[in-house]
Amino acid sequence: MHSSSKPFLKDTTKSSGLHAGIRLNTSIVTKEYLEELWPLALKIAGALSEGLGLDRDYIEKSLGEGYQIAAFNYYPPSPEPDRTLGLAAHSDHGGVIILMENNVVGLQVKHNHKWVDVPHVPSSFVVNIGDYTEILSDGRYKSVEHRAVVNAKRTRISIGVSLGPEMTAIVAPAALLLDEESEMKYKPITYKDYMRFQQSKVMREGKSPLQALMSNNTSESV
Ligand SMILES: O=C(O)CCC(=O)C(=O)O
Ligand SMILES: [Fe+2]
Repeated sequence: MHSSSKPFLKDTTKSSGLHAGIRLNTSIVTKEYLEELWPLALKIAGALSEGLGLDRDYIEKSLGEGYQIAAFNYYPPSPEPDRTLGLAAHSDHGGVIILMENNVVGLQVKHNHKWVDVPHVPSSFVVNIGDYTEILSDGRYKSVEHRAVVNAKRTRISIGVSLGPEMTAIVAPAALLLDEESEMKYKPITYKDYMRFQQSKVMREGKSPLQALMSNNTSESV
């Protein structure tokens, strides 16, 4: 168990203005939840490392102290779900994101240029790959572009917990996966700077923050 993880709560129910008067009492339950999820996320990271032909603990070691971020999403019902978006298209900046939702569907992933509903499987998590894993794997794994839609009748709640590296970690493709430095698809950046860039107020569509890091990108760079 990783006892020194540093949970950082990003409670989007507070900032989104989507609700009035709801405050989650997050402190104790969240801490326990994050502590439980850390080893699970590491197990998944281990499988991802092995899938790349790297040592099982490669991604884990790359995280340093590591960083967990929890995002609480609250989507009230909308009488016009087709004209209301819950959460705009994006990919997550972390490595492995473990998502829990109440029994209401709403997550969609981009597949072959189309939005596909992710069905709700009771008593299960959805696990998404984030940008950190895409970059570390030099593009062998792709972070998933996703968004959330709202429901006409029911409130939807989701909690996403991201496993990422410590803020000062350099996010870059694993050297062992590269033949030559010049073949790197992504420019190295600290995790903190990447997060800041991704979360900045400028409207960024889908995976455009990640694309800005790509060495062959000429339109926008970080
Ligand atoms: O509500 C969902 O299913 C998605 C949430 C999400 O993508 C996020 O918090 O980054
Ligand atoms: Fe997300």
